[in-house]
Amino acid sequence: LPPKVPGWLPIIGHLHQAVLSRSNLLKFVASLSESCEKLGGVAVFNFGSELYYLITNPQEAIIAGNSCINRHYAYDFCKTWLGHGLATATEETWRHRRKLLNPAFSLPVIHGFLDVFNSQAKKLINELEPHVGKGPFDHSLYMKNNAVETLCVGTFGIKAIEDVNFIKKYTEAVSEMVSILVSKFFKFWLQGNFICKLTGVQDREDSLVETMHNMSDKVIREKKQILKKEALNKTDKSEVATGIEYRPFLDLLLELSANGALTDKQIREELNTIIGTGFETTSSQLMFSLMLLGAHPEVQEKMYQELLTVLGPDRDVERDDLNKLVYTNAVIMETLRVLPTIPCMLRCVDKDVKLTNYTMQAGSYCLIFPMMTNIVSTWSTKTSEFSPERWLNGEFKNNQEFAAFGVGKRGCIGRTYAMIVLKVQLAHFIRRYRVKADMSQLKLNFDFVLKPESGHEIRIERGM
Ligand code: HEM
Repeated sequence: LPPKVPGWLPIIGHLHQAVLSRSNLLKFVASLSESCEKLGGVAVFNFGSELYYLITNPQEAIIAGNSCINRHYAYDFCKTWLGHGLATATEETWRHRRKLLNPAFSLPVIHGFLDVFNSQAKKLINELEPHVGKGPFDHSLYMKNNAVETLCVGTFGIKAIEDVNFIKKYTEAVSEMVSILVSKFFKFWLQGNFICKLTGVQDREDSLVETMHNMSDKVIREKKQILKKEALNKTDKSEVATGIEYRPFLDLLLELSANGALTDKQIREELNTIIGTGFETTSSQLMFSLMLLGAHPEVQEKMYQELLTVLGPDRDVERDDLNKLVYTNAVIMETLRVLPTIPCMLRCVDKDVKLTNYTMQAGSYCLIFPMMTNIVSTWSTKTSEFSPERWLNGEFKNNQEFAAFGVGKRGCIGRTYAMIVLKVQLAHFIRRYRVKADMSQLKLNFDFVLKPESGHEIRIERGM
């Protein structure tokens, strides 16, 4: 076995440390990562009788990520909502679905979303206008709502959400569902059916799941009818008639499953998975980028100059601009490096897996977290680590060791979506406003996702 992290006790292993740290999971995971680093990048931890391999070494992380495909049972909490969608599926289902879904997340498809991304980015900055020059404010709710809305439009299509209540109701349901899942995960007494029912949490969860499922089902039904009509009358191309050149995920999934590859229920699972996995990740990452830019005026100025040169003062971002925004890309990569929203991957070890010096035993679990060390150093030194230039001078490369979007075969399918939506949001934001932030006040929270908990307020002033 690799070395144990300090603090092991007979029978309970390190369980006491986990229980004592339950109110501050980030601190706990960070301390595990520090111990693991000191012990050479691979270590073990016991949660009672459960054995966990901890991996911070990037090369070992790739081996583990490629060999351990099944996710930890903690993800089962999400199954009432996401079913056997891509994020929660077990290996066999996952292999089939991932192959089927990959084309829906390809670069040309995401390029088709640019109109949606541009209009959503402009909507966001217009909503923030009342805060100009008015001092610090909490921007998190604006970011979250905008991210869910963008994903809903990209997933269900414009027509489905022309009804403004649809988006509002769905957004609220998603946010509440995420907080219920998080409390179920951390409050062990809510994990038993009896107490969960007694406290009303179960009823609320069931009702939210029913709402979201009914809403998705309705859109799927309506879309199928539209597509049937279009097939009968080939000149009636409703989306094209509105001048919008994009294909929402729903259309793509219906097309990909035309020969019965996915049932309506499975399509619904995937649509909910896209929204569930995409919204907090993109909104938190955007918040982190704005805070880091706000704390580094010289970086913000350099990015602003690039945006002006490539896009001018207010033009939308087009497909050909994306590769020209080199410094903006480096800012996003550096934000992902120092504050990645998903720094840990928790997987099952189903068969013996050979690492360089150790073999992980079947029947155990592994916590893969090579990015955690960056958070720890950014967190303790606050901001001195942030330098987009590293991505331009070759110090860092966007290769398979860079784990912000996961490592191995089961990495993030939404990576291209995330990179492009962040670029478009920042391009509109930084050309309209000068942002200021104080990173020294930032307190981080970590449940399923790393996010700002307090001290994340920003100030915005009229442009440069
Ligand atoms: C900056 C934003 C994002 C970050 C940092 C991020 C990060 C990650 C990471 C690290 C994983 C792997 C988790 C693991 O192996 O346990 C993952 C998986 C996943 N992500 Fe993302 N993600 C982001 C945005 C998105 C978006 C926008 C979508 C959807 C449009 C998305 C959909 C997914 C899905 C479906 C999975 C599961 C993939 C599978 O199991 O095959 N993500 N993400």
